[in-house]
Amino acid sequence: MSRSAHPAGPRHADVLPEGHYSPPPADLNALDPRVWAGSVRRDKRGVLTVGGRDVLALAEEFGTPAYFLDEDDFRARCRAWRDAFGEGADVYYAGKAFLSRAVVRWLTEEGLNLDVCTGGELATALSAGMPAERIALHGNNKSTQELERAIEAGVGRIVLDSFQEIARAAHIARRLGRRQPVQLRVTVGVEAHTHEFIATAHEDQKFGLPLAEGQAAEGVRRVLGLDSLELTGIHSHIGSQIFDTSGFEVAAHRVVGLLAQTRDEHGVELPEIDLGGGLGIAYTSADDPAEPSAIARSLAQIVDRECASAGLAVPRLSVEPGRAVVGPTAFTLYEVGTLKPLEGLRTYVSVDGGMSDNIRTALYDAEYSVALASRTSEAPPMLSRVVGKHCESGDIVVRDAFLPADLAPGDLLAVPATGAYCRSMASNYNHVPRPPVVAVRDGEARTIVRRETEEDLLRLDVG
Ligand SMILES: Cc1ncc(COP(=O)(O)O)c(C=O)c1O
Ligand SMILES: N[C@@H](CCCC[NH3+])C(=O)O
Repeated sequence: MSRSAHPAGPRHADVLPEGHYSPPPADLNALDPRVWAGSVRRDKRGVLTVGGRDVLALAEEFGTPAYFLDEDDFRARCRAWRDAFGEGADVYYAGKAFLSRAVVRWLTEEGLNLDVCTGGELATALSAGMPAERIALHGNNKSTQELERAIEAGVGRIVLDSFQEIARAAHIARRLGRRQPVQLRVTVGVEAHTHEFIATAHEDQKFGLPLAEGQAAEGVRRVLGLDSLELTGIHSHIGSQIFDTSGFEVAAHRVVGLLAQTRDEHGVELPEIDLGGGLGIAYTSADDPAEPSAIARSLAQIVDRECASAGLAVPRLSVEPGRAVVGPTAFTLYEVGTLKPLEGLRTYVSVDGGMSDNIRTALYDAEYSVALASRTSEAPPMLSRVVGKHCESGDIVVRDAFLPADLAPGDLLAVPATGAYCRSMASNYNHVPRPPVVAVRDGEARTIVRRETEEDLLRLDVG
């Protein structure tokens, strides 16, 4: 790696242009444990390590950009969620956050169930040996083939999303001679305090049957009238990257209201309720997420209270965390390329990846942290924007962050909390092969999703 000098960019002390950023931290080399995976440290030389392996050696062996996932941290988070909810509830990991066969094996071993939302996720789960009864199938537009494969495989739960889907699933289950357990996804009308694109329970969007218009109650009536479907409960998912439980409180109140209405109208007490996922993580030191145990306690209290006031037996609760399990377990390692100081503004720090490995900043204005990983530095803080190599000015990985002013091409940068919705939403924009995911544990690193190659890309181009 080269260490060539470059003109220093604008520094904190010189100028602070407008932007959404906190003042520079007292120590640029410090690692906030809320933002970094459990085993991440600096070694004696100041080099970042994960699972006992340092990033210089990891970059040498696996290249950059690459996602490095702390396997012990992933497993510990699975256990924390499972133990927090205990025997009386089920935790379904939301595979959309990040799914691979290794992940499925870890989930199976650590006692979590799995939420999948496409045929591809279902195939991955089944091929890695997740028992079908521990799988729930989601989606607002499941194809006939996806429903067939799920019912044939014997998935434990299908979450139905529309009147047409109720009819389609019933028809397929009947044809296959099955009685398929299903939940009904309802929209409870909650405005979750999160980005518009990741809020899912307000009325004007595509998911679920609205409670307000009586569509949810009509859905219940229809499913109860179908022999090939067994209605086990009601599902609500209010959005993602949420920090307070007040939205869940409103959701639980309204879902329990539907259970009471179902009992009153049909004489049926549905045995399950699912409050979805959506619990937030710390992307920067400004975020302060709750622990799974506090969330579990709070959700259980809410459901108990609502059921007591409706005179219902407490149903079995399930939740579907994705981000909160995998998000903090991985960081992306990049190599610094060009540095471009813009006087009075900031220094643009280009890295060897970008929006193809992390679309979240461009899509949701997401905030990330970043640290110089290949060494420490005592240089003053330099206001920086970490950008990718793609042909878009919105190709930003970290909008505003302070990096040491002696940053140079060849340095390695690590962006923490990229375990969720980064590799799973990665693209080949500009024909960039997608980076690998490498699991690190006890001093050993192994590829769980290999790096794409140009040959992989060309193989699909058959014209
Ligand atoms: C139905 C459902 N369950 C669970 C999740 C997981 O959400 P998160 O990763 O925010 O926990 C999602 C995505 O938001 C979802 O749509
Ligand atoms: N993909 C989104 C979350 C939405 C999850 C799917 N319901 C994110 O990166 O934050």
